[in-house]
Parts: sequence; C-alpha cells; structure tokens
Amino acid sequence: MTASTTTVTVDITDSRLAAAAAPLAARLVEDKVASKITAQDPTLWGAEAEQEAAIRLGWTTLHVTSRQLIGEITDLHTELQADGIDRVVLAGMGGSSLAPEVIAATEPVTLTVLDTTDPGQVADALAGDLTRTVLVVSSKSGTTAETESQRRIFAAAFAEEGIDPASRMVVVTDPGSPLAELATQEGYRKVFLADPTVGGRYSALTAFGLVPAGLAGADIARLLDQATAAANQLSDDSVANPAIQLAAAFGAAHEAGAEKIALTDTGSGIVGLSAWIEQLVAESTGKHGTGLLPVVVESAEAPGFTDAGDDATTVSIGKITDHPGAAAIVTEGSLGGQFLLWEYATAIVGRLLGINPFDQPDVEAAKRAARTLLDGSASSTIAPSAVMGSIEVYASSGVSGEGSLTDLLRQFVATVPENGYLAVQAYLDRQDDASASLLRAELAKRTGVQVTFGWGPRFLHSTGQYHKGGHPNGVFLQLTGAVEEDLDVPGLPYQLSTLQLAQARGDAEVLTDRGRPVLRLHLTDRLAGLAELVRAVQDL
Ligand SMILES: O=P(O)(O)OC[C@H]1O[C@](O)(CO)[C@@H](O)[C@@H]1O
Repeated sequence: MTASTTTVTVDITDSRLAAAAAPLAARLVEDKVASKITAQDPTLWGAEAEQEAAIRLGWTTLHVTSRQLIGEITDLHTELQADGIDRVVLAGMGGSSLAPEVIAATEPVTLTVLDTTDPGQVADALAGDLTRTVLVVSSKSGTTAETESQRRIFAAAFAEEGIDPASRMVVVTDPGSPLAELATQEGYRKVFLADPTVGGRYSALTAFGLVPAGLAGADIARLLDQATAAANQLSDDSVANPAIQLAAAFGAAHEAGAEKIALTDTGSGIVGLSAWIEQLVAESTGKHGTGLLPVVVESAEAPGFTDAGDDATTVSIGKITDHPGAAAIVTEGSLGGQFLLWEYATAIVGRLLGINPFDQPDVEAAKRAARTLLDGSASSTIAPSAVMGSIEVYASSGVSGEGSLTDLLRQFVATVPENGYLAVQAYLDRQDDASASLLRAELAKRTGVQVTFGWGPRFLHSTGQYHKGGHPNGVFLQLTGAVEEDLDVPGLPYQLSTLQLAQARGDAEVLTDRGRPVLRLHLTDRLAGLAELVRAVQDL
C-alpha cells in the first residue's frame, strides 16, 4: 500500500508485511492516535508514562513555534560573519548534535561536530583556525560530561590564543540548567533557551537543531517549511497517514519477530539521516526487554540488508532505483518532513510496544559506572588476559582468550544467540581511525549475524539505551586505542583519555552485570591494531 503523496511517503513494498500492518493501521486510526499526538495528549502511552509524556510532546508544533528563532539565528550568523568568524564547532551529544549534523551535511555546509572524548579528534578540531571559530555548546540538561569537557578545553584554548572565550561561546540549553546559569555568569556571546517540553531526540526542529546548522549557513526557514508541509498529513487519522503506515509496519514486523530495522539512506539526497533515526528509534523503544534495533548499513547492497533474515525489516530512505523492491519499506520526502514522520512513527511504535517512548531509563547506569571509575581511576588499572601483536585482550565470560585473534573472534561470535546481534563499539577517532567502521560489513559478511557499528561515546547516547534495555540478545565488541597526545580537561582532575576509557569500561561493567558478553580489544598501536583486526576478521 502506498500513502497518498504530498510531502512524505511510506511505501510498504513487501505485500505480506503490508497485509499484516493493515489491521494495526486501522486500529490506530480508530483510536485517533495521530490527531491525539498532535493535540499533545499524554494518555496515549498508559498511566506510567503519562507524567513524562505531559512534558515531552512540544515537538508536534515546532514547525510553527520555532519560526521565532529564524531572525535571531540569522542575525547572529550575520554578526559572526562580519567579525570574520565563519568556522562553527559543535560540542553536543546525541539529540544535541545528530540533527544539526544531518542538516549541515544535506545542505551541504561545513559544521565540525565534536561528539567524542577522543583526544586526537578533539586536538584536530583545536588545530583549526581558532581566530575564525565559534563553539556552540549544546546540552539540554547542561550537565553532559563530554560536552562540559569540550567547553572547558575550548575555553582554555581560546584564552591561550588571546581570544576572550566568552565572545566565542554560543550556548543552547534548557531554561534554568547549570549551563544556562554559567553562560549568564560568564557573559557568553549568546544563549538560546530551548523548548523544555521537547526531549533531546525529538529536538531536531528546536534550537538544538536549528542554531548550529543555521550558524553554519543552512537554510533553516526552508527546513521548517518542509516540516509544515508534512504536518497535516501526519496528524491525519487515516490509513493513508505515512506515520501510521510506518508504525503499523514496524509493529506488525516486531510481532512476527523482526525486532531489527536494517536501514540505509542511499538515494534520498539526504545525507546521514539514518544516524539520527538510529538514536530516535533505539533510545525511544529499546527498554524493558523490547524495542526496535536500527542496524545502519552502508548501502542497499551491504551485508545485513541484502541477506536480512526474518529478524530484520529492511528500510530505505529514498528509492533504490536499481533494485525496486530491495527494501521492504521505502520512505521518501524532504528532510523536514522526514524528521516529523519518524518522530510520529516512533511515538506510535512506543504505544504499540507498550513502552514510554520519551524516557531512557538505562543510559544513566553507564554514566554512573563511568563516574565511579573516574573517581578511582588511579587504582582501577587492570591487566589484559592476553596480548596479540598490537592488541590487548580484555575478555568477559565465555571467551578464553587463547589461540589466535581469529580463534578468539570465532569464540566470541559463537556467543551471539539465535536472532541476536553483534555490536561493534569503537572508542576511537572518527576521522583518523575511520577505517574501523569497515569492520561492520566485514563481520556481517563473514558471520551472517546482524552487526551494528557505533563510535563511542557517541553511541552511548543512541543505541546505548537499547544495548542495555532492549531485547537481551546482543554481544559487544569494544575497541579502545592508545593515545599519542592527551588533553587536560581544565579544572577537572582527569585527562580526556581517562574519561574516554572510563566510559568504555563503565558501559562494559553495566552490560556484563546484565549478562551480555563483552570483549574489549585495546589497540596499543591504532593503525597496526586495526590492520591486524581486519585481517583476523577476514580469516573468520
Ligand atoms: O542534551 P544533553 O542533556 O547533553 O543530552 C545529550 C543526550 O544524552 C541523553 O540524554 C542520554 O543519552 C540523550 O537522550 C540526549 O540526546
């Protein structure tokens, strides 16, 4: 069935899935779920979720309410340009960076996104021309450790160059947050107070999405126009509503055991939307032992997509022209429209799965474990269970650490349960160690299991919720690496690499406590270690 086309469409090309989705779609229409979401009815997700939902539905009207930001953002952009400040660096995690990254890449305009604690990657951003740089510090809570560390590091670097840090800091945060207070005290150049009734991952069209992208030069008015054009369609209580179709298809697929979405965004002209969808869907639905796990793949020809089994639904953002029908579901439309489509669909899936799509109950556990490790970091060094070339092995239960690296990986992959998944979590430099991401397809091709890839700590604010709270069938391959030059975090008693390692070990502790197998490979030489690892995977 194909939704009537205005600005966004959902085409369920798999006729069996379309048939299974139809009764669910009819029920959603009967329950008036779409119009109730638009009207911000907090009762749709049950009594337990009601309190939170009551303060999390502001996203349904952002295409209207965010218009007031356009003038302010445009004025600041013009002012910065006039001062010769045309390089925008964004410090922000998850919902505070994924949307502006897609908006900027799609436009395209240049935005340096720093959602990392990797010292090398941060050092590269610092090495850019600071005289032309503005740092956008984005954090809804105003307490996120990665963002706060970057703010401190950049403030010190500006001062060292003889630049007044306050003149180069633009803050996006919720009213009353510690960051809002600090920005006022320090006299930061501009503070945008975001709409507090919108959660991080639904905030693409708030100041969190619009300020960094707009300062980088993106046409944010057009984005809001695109969302406006899709809004009526998405609030319509009709089976032709693409959000109802998408949610009903996911609900039906999940009921039939397809708890994963193999997602590719080739062919749409939108760049990198799947990373934004990944956070929205995984963090919203992956809890209480259920949920949908997005498996972001490189293309429609990638392993995990072409050979997806019964545990995954294939979805493409944009038509796959050479192979129509290669994806079970195709969504099309403008970026603004797609943001709203996926937000509606995810909220509706939350209702179908019986969970609250607005909380992230398991993220805090890993943050706590990392903090504990940071507090006692000096005494918490541990010895590897084996050393293989440039790789130190830190194995949890079920893996002996004996034999070659290929033997070790074989043993580890054998711990993936039927219809489970293998998550590669690379706490490395997203630019300089980019080749690590090739491991996803290589592992998927050679093992036949669904494999996800995430950069740490970025994924902790995305799929990290699902890993700990979703279907309990994941196994986790962590990659950490030696650091050539560390960075102090001014005013805090640790260096950036200590935070990075504490985040990896903290998450591993929580995963292990929950019975999930974790294998950490530490690359004592990143380049050589990655090459050794790729070779070992190719021998699987
Ligand atoms: O904007 P903040 O408060 O820094 O949070 C960043 C991210 O961290 C989380 O709160 C938890 O991972 C996400 O939901 C959010 O997008």
